[in-house]
Amino acid sequence: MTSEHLTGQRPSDDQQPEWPDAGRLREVTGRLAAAPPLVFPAECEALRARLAAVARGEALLLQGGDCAETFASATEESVGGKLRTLLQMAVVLAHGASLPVVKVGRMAGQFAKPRSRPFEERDGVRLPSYRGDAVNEPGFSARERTPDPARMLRMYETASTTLNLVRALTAGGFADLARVHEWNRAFVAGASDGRRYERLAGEIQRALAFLRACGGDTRATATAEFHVSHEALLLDYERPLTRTDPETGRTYGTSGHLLWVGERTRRPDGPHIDYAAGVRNPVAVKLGPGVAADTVLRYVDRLDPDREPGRLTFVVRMGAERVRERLAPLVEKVGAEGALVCWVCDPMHGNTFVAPSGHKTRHFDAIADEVRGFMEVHRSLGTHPGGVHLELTGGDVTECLGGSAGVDVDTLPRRYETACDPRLNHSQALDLAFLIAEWYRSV
Ligand SMILES: O=C[C@H](O)[C@H](O)COP(=O)(O)O
Ligand SMILES: C=C(OP(=O)(O)O)C(=O)O
Repeated sequence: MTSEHLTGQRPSDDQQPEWPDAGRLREVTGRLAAAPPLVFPAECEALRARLAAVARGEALLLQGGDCAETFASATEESVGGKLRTLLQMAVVLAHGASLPVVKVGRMAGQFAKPRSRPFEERDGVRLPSYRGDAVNEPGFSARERTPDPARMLRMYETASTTLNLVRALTAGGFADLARVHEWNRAFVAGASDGRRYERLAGEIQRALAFLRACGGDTRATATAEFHVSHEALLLDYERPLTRTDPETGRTYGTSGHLLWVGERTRRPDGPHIDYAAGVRNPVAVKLGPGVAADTVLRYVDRLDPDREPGRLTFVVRMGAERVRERLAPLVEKVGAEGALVCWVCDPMHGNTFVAPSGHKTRHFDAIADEVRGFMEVHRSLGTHPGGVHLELTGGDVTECLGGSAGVDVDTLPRRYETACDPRLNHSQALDLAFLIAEWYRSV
């Protein structure tokens, strides 16, 4: 380990690991630079076009997946479960808002995490914090916590496996609208307060019958279009996977379709914003409650100098208590600059607290309230609430409180499985989709 590991001093606050072996790092980045791209320019351009529709108010973005993907969770069950949850949510949202839903997974690259503290201390022993499977291991020993650049090769391989599953499942009938609706009907029938969702589910049922009566095909390919995204945090991974398309001369990050810069690394003159400015992919920036309007305008100038709808998404994560007060001035100033960006609500990261059992958690009601506040602000300004960005899983975990699954502080430890922050479980995610769908009609 370097002396920085021992002293706690870090050269910057850009959340990059201190790899202990520079030679090994060079070898790994060389191998990544020689590896095939994971995503392709035409796919990134297609997503830009879809996001342009979101920015214009003609579509919604649904972005979701694990807080931190792990190598062990790249299984058909886990990836299929997340995909299925997102597809189910998308049908409900599309019906509620009467708009197409652009589906983007927090998948196939969400393996690195920024942390509040570079070190963790237990019983007087101090070790580097777990920074995601791309960097080190969660176990609390010096070996497990020492950053290992070879893990970025496993990240690449696991992302590739995940993308293969996503592509095969979406192409193979998994996304058939009728099948997704049957899953939703089963959810409504089984949910403890499923009756409140029955009306909307019934309307979708009738819409499908009408579609069939008109000769429509529920297996329409648009249903299956799915893209992947992650935080472009680990620059030693992102840079070698950045390629110039020989056909157009444009540069793309080929690690994922949509890349975002997180709340902790969005220094306007920092390396992450610089990286995002240099690629042609659609890019997003997370905006926390402390962001200044002038800073937001700097992102617009740097990341969307040509004012192209679909290029830039702002993911707002202010917390339920602050979103109503802090969002409006930002939306107004960005609009006044002539930028048509996507505004998306992440209701997870501003609502985290630690339960008495020591588990980090979030309450469903606060999550729902932040989305509602976000929508109210946009409705009052006449702008478009462009969608949601969520941490969720297809499993039956007990990480967030509330929702129809009825997780409470006593049940929280039962299946608390996240590698970092608490995720909505399958039924909480669907509860939220039904609520948001109703609000798109009424707020
Ligand atoms: O997902 C977001 C961050 O990586 C996470 O909230 C950091 O968690 P920490 O505050 O426990 O480091
Ligand atoms: C770290 C994350 O969020 P934020 O940057 O908003 O804190 C995240 O979405 O994984």
